[in-house]
Amino acid sequence: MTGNWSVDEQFEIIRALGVPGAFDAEREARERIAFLAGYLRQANARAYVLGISGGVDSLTAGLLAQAAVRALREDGYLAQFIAVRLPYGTQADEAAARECLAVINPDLGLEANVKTAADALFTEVRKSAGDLFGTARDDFHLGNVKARQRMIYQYAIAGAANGLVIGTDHAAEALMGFFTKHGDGAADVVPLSGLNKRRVRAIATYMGAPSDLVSKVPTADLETDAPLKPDEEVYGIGYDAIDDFLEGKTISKSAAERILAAYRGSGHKRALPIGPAFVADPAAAP
Ligand SMILES: Nc1ncnc2c1ncn2[C@@H]1O[C@H](COP(=O)(O)OP(=O)(O)OC[C@H]2O[C@@H]([n+]3cccc(C(=O)O)c3)[C@H](O)[C@@H]2O)[C@@H](O)[C@H]1O
Ligand SMILES: Nc1ncnc2c1ncn2[C@@H]1O[C@H](COP(=O)(O)OP(=O)(O)OP(=O)(O)O)[C@@H](O)[C@H]1O
Ligand SMILES: [Mg+2]
Repeated sequence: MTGNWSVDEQFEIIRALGVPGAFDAEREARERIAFLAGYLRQANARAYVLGISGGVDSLTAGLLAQAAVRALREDGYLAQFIAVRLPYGTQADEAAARECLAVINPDLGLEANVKTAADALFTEVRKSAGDLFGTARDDFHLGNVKARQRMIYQYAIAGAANGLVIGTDHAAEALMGFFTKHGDGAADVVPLSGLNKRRVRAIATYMGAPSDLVSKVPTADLETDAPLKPDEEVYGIGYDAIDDFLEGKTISKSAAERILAAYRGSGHKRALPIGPAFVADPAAAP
C-alpha cells in the first residue's frame, strides 16, 4: 500500500480496462483489423464512419478501418470506409488532418463544419438558461457541445450509409475519463480499446504512418480560447506515466494519485446509464 492506493487496485484497473500484459504491434494490428472486418459483416453493415482530427488516435483507427473494409471487399463483401473532417471554424492543425487523410486514403472523405450548429445550440442554451452560464467555464461547456455535434454528424452519416460509428477511446483516455460523455465517447465500435497511448502509436508506426503524425502532441482541441491545448497540460501528468501505470509499472506517488482520482471520479462515463437496483420478486414469476 502506498498512500491511498495499492498495487492490487492498479492491477484491478488494468484488468477492467482490458490492457494485455504483452504487446506486439503486428499481432495487435492484425487482430484488430480482423475484429473490425468480422463485426461489420456480422452486423450486415456496409460502412465504417470515423472523424479524422489530425491526431494519432483517429489516424490509427482510420488505418485499421480502411484495411478492414479492403479485406472485406477482397472477400466479396461490399464495404467502405468513410472518413469525416469536422472542424469547428478554422482548425489550427488542419494541415495534420489533411496529412492523415492522405495517409489513410479513405474510400470516401466528407467534410462539414460544426461551428454553425454548435454555436446555434449553445446560443440557445445560454439564452434560455442564462443564470447558469456566463461563467469562466463557458468555453469548456461549448467544447463538449462541439464534441457532441461531431457525434450527431457521424450518426447521421452512419444512418444514411448503413454504417457503424468508430470511436477512438483507448485505455489511457478511459483511465482518465478524458472524453465527452455521449460525444466522442459515443460510438458503436472501439477498435483501440485496451491500448495505452504508446501502443496506439506503435500500431500507427507498424501501419506505415509518418513519424510526425505518430508523435504529434495529443490534444482534445475543444477550447476556442486555448487552441491545441495539450492533454498532458490538462492532466498535470504525462502520457508516459499513464502508460507505465497501465503496463503495471511503478510510477511516482503524485502521478498515481492524480490517475486514481481521475479514474474513481469518472466511473459513470465508462458505464451504461444507471437506474434503481432491480430486485426480482420470485412471487411475481408466472
Ligand atoms: N456520478 C455521476 N453519475 C452519472 N452521471 C454523472 C455523474 N457525474 C457527472 N455525470 C454526468 O456527466 C457529465 C459530465 O461529463 P461530460 O459531459 O463528458 O463532461 P466533463 O467530463 O466535465 O468534460 C469532458 C472532459 O473530457 C475532455 N475531452 C472531451 C472530448 C474529447 C477529448 C479528447 O481527448 O479528445 C477530451 C474535455 O477536455 C474535458 O476535460 C455531467 O454533466 C453529468 O451529466
Ligand atoms: N476536428 C475534428 N474533426 C473530426 N473528428 C474529430 C475532430 N476532433 C476530434 N474528432 C474526433 O474525436 C476523437 C477524439 O479526439 P482525441 O483528441 O481523443 O483523438 P485524436 O485527435 O484522434 O488523437 P489525440 O488524442 O492524439 O489528439 C478523434 O479521434 C476524432 O474521431
Ligand atoms: Mg485530438
